Amino acid sequence: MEGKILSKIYILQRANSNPGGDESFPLMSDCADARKIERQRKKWKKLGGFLSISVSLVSIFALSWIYKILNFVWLRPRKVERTLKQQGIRGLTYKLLIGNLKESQAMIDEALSKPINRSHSIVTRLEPFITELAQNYGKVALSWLGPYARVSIMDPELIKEVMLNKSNHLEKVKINPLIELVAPGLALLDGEKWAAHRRIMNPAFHVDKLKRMLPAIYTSCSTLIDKWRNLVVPDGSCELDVWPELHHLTADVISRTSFGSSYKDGMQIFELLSEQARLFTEAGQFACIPGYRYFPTKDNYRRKEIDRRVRALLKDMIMNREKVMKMGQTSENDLLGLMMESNIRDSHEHDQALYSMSIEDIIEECKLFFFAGQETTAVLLTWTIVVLSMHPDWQQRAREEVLQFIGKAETPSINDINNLKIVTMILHEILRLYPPVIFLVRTVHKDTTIGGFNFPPGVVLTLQTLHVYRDPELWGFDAEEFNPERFAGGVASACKNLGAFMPFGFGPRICIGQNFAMMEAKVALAMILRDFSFELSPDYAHAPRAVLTHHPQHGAQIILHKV
Ligand code: HEM
Repeated sequence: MEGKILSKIYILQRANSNPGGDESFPLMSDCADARKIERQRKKWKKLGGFLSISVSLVSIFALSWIYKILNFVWLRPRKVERTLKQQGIRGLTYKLLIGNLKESQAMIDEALSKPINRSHSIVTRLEPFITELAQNYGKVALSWLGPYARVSIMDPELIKEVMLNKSNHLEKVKINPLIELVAPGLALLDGEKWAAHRRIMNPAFHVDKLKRMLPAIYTSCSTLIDKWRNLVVPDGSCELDVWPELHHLTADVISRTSFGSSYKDGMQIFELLSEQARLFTEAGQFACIPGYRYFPTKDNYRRKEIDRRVRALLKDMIMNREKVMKMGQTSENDLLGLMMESNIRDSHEHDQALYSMSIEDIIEECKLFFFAGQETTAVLLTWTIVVLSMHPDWQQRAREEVLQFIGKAETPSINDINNLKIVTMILHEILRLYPPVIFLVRTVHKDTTIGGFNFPPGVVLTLQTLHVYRDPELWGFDAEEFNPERFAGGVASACKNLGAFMPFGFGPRICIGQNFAMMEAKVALAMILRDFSFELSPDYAHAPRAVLTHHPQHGAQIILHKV
């Protein structure tokens, strides 16, 4: 090849050295060759240029990725740390990539290794790391969720400001992507899509709709009461774990009221979502490490499998409802019906101005409501039964009230339910001491000023409501005690500061199911109280733990007596 090129260069030189030579001489073909060579030379030059540009581009690309990674795991966190500390926010120093995940998880594991005595001082068990952080650095303290700065806030004024912030610079949490597998949809959406979904779903929870849901709630409660009556028949009492029982109850209620089915129909979905929530908790905060969910682990494989199955089951449920609606039958007017109407309206293109939910959107929302609609209320009812077992005086007061206002009525009216003041006080006190949601999270996505602090993008704000609800400065010397009396004058008089008690959240993102959950809890508690008295079983181990919501780690074993 080289020789060929050299001989061609020789011919070219000859052609150049004999510009006026005999034209018939083979130099003619020499010229053609020369042009060919020149073209080839240009081609090689071009290729060389192209290669060197490619190498430069690849290097720039690689360097920019190296810089991005370096920035993500080190430069940015250090810069954020300086910015926050300069403003007087005290806390822990950043550690490369994992931040404080390791020590936080170790403290949680240690706390969960043993139950506590039967008191309401549960905060150290539930959140040992945050408790120590607050003791060392105060009510606004910095720690690290992997490479993300976490500012834990226990000051009710700041919490209120965060919840009412209208800048659109605060978003729902996106730090731990595994949450999308359990509670996606409305709970994680932001901006216009959130507003549109909320508009479609709000009517399902209006007061007049709630009234119409009462019969379905009675049906579910009666099924539970009948089952318990049969259990106590032989000797007037029996021992049982109310934790799974109350889960079945609330699952049945949400299935009947929102999806037009029953617990039995949705059982597989509930069980799969519970397993997904457990896997979420087991991953711990390590799931905040970018790419964690793509690691080829057994748990990650299982997570994907569960999600695939839940989606398939929900899709079947949605398609069945669609068939019914397309056959001209009116929708049930429940939550699923409202979402489906928005979807069908779109496919008929009746009104383009109205937002419509895609089938994918509906699946995500169903996933959320199947989970949030049963889990939180089951938690509230379970802790209520446990705590009333510890305080038989309040149990008796509540029972007397139920017998006075509801008596033996099969289907009490909404007014009867609203008359239950002591029951309501008790539920509020349980929401304070054993809140189903123990903290709230917002992520800063654009520079935001709150309470005089400027938070740069990427900072995670955790509103540590569990701690706020126990603050003696806000709740008095008996903050750790069970004293429903404090709610006798209503929530506003129990605590003057709006940011000090928000078990259902606050502001535009307040829980959509708040009234539904309270109504369901009152009905269920009233129906249990009038038929049974209860005490803790000797087997009961007091062990609250956080599994997305607030679980009794070893169940809630009680002894039921027929009243
Ligand atoms: C005792 C029961 C319940 C408690 C303590 C509770 C608590 C909460 C809290 C604290 C939030 C706000 C989260 C935040 O701001 O980040 C919330 C939001 C939400 N809850 Fe509940 N909840 C309960 C029952 C329910 C029920 C029964 C449903 C459904 C039927 C439900 C559906 C939702 C939804 C969809 C959201 C997201 C709302 C939005 O972002 O627009 N919750 N809940």
